[in-house]
Amino acid sequence: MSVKTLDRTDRAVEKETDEVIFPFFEEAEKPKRRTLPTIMEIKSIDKSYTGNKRVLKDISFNIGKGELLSIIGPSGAGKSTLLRVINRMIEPSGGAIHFEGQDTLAMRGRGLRRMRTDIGMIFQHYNLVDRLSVFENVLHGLLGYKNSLQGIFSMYTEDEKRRALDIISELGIGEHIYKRCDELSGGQKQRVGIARALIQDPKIILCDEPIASLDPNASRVIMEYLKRISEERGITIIVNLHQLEVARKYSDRIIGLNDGTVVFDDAPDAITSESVSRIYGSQLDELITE
Ligand SMILES: Nc1ncnc2c1ncn2[C@@H]1O[C@H](COP(=O)(O)OP(=O)(O)OP(=O)(O)O)[C@@H](O)[C@H]1O
Repeated sequence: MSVKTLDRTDRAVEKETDEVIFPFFEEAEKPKRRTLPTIMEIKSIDKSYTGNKRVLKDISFNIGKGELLSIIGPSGAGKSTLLRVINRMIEPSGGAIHFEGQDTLAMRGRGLRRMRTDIGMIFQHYNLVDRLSVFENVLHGLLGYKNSLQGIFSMYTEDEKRRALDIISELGIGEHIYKRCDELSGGQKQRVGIARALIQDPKIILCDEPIASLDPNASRVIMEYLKRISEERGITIIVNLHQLEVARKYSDRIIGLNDGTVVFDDAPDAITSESVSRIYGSQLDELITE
């Protein structure tokens, strides 16, 4: 796989602290709506965990290839559940999901494993192995391609190790490659999480509150990387966010969930105060703006 280097020189400067500042962030152009071929169709998805309480209610939308789609909504709206239904970490109670035309809910065994390597994931709390190095954590992204013996003995080819090195450098954490992950800042850990997802060579990356534990500067860095990955590699990014302003700045499209229902689905600049009230309802004060 060829690895494209993200050219940060025109937009970013390195600080001594190893965090990256994007000086033109405030002046960033509004994202333009792109017309993209469909990679995934979500059809009438329902989810109830227990009893009759429906956490997701008849959710339907299509996702474009290379789209950066943000899912916003108040706490408990169903954002995490929806993300996990997409890669079948959680089974829906009804409906269908088609990924590149294939019915994911019918997938079993090898087909399901293949789908899961096509869909990477990053998490609010990174889900790294703290005592292992950045390099080892990133290589773990390849475990979905290995048999159990290769996995147990960490058997990676020279080509795989080279790819890990390239991706780690691309994410600006090359100098930390042999550090244990518990020695890194939150922003650096999240970049390891992105690198681990990228080495899978995914078509979609699901991001569950990727910046919820980060300061504003580290959050900007992570969102810039996600945006560039969607634009330059054509990888679809689906990201759950609490921050409306961040969603507006970086997304091609925003889906607003309230109580398990899609109440907004449009371009970021189509959001009005009326749609914000519809999405957040009585929990408007939950909105976090920078
Ligand atoms: N494993 C579970 N068992 C039972 N109920 C659950 C489970 N996981 C989530 N829920 C319920 O489903 C609803 C939606 O939760 P979910 O975590 O998907 O919302 P969310 O929008 O991601 O919230 P937050 O922003 O607080 O993370 C909530 O009422 C929650 O209590």
